[in-house]
Amino acid sequence: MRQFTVKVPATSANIGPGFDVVGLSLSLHLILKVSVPPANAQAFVAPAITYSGEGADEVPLDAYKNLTTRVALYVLRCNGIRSFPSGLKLHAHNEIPFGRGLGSSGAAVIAGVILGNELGQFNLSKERLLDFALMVERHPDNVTAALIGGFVGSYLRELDEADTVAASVPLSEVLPEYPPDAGEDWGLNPPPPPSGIGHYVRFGWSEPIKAIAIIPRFELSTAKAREVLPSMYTRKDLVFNLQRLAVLTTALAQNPPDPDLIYEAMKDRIHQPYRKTLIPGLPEVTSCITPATHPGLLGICLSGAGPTILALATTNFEKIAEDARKIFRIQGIEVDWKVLTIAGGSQVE
Ligand SMILES: Nc1ncnc2c1ncn2[C@@H]1O[C@H](COP(=O)(O)OP(=O)(O)OP(=O)(O)O)[C@@H](O)[C@H]1O
Ligand SMILES: N[C@@H](CCO)C(=O)O
Repeated sequence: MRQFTVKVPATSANIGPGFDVVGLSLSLHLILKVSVPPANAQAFVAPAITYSGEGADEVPLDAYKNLTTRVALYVLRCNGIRSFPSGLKLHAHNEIPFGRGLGSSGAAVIAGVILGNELGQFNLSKERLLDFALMVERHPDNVTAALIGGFVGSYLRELDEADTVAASVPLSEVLPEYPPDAGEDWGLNPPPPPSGIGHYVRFGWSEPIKAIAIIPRFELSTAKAREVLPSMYTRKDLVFNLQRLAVLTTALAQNPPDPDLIYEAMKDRIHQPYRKTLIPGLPEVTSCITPATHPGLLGICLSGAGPTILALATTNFEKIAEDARKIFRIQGIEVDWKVLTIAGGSQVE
């Protein structure tokens, strides 16, 4: 019996101005415990999945419907293995709430890519694992930070014509709907990703900075939170964000961190103003909680596509979170909050 554990962190994307560009890995995890029996010639036994923690009441336990295992099967099939190993057992324990802006889907995708790589013993590089992940989650910020760990910036490379076509195949071909009797051998192999879709760099992070995740008790799907965004922006708004992002990537590495610099550098005009209709209380929380009113606070923004608020701070965590709670309560929204540290990247043991 071969056994291994895959551990993938939560992530907060954007950090204000870095829409679809920067991500930060956080100390909540999706953990897979995997057992693979030795190969034998008997009839194929479908994978058995058990699941605990966040999302346990809604996540599919059928390996052909579950996001993580479907991604693993995509990696296997692109690398010449047509099915899961017979008798595969997998237990997932998840600490990352679904649809809250903490990268639950990115973590599920990275867990799937790593699972496929381990099951097939392909020994793929991190860059190649990222190629597979980017065929499923097509903005790089969450998946790259979940894979690499820390405060990470990434971009999608401009591909040549053939690779652009290969990278643009519909998600329905990458993760097809498997029929209930898909079993050991079904359909055509999916198209493999082109090589080197994403490039990334890890920035420095100032050790005393912690992340307070203020998590409203409602889900907002990333797809819905992207639908409200415009397709065109003014030069003024783009320059506003570029100026702040350039400063932010270095400001968050300085020790001691400078609240005046960071608070302003975490403002955004590309996505947060449009998402306020979906997250009542968002503008009030980000404008009323400041370094002047809450010493220790460095900056505050929407986490990913929301609805979670991310506050970066060195002290005063409870006061910051409880005051955010009061503002949300006026809107009839209850929240939970957690103080998180910056996590390392994904691991296999
Ligand atoms: N561990 C998991 N196993 C299977 N499916 C998952 C898992 N985690 C998330 N998902 C799927 O991803 C969906 C949430 O993805 P979505 O992109 O909307 O939000 P998010 O990733 O939590 O937030 P954000 O992208 O803003 O950080 C869930 O509803 C579920 O379908
Ligand atoms: N950059 C993405 C992160 C959410 O997955 C967004 O804000 O839509």
